[in-house]
Amino acid sequence: MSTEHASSDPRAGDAAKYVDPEIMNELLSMRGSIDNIDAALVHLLAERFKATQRVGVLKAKHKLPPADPGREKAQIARLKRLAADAHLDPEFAEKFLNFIIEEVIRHHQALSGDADGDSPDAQAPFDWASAK
Ligand SMILES: O=C(O)C(=O)C[C@]1(C(=O)O)C=C[C@@H](O)C=C1
Repeated sequence: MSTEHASSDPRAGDAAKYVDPEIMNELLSMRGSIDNIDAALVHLLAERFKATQRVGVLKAKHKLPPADPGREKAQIARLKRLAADAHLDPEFAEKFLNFIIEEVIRHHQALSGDADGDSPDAQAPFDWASAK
């Protein structure tokens, strides 16, 4: 690929400055796949948070605790088995799930401030802007 192409391609990054054009083409193709996978991850996570938002509303409405350690233990064991089968580091899979669940619990806790869970706010999608 030409240098002028590299500078206009969002996949090129800094590598365009020091990578041979032939290798750059290969790198760009791989980065195209990475971009597609990252987009899929964002959409999957958005769907997961929509589902956990509904769980949070239900928990707040029925005064259930935000966290369920027994459920988490089973999820982590299952995910670690799946990770090992898929040749993904099981410890990484555990850290990743814990990171997500921690955020979900924060959302549940925010919702439980509205204990009856049936105000318009509790039904609305999580307000990321005012959450941090
Ligand atoms: O299943 C639940 O009870 C949830 O609240 C969802 C979830 C999760 O994100 O998977 C989050 C917190 C709980 O401790 C367990 C699981």
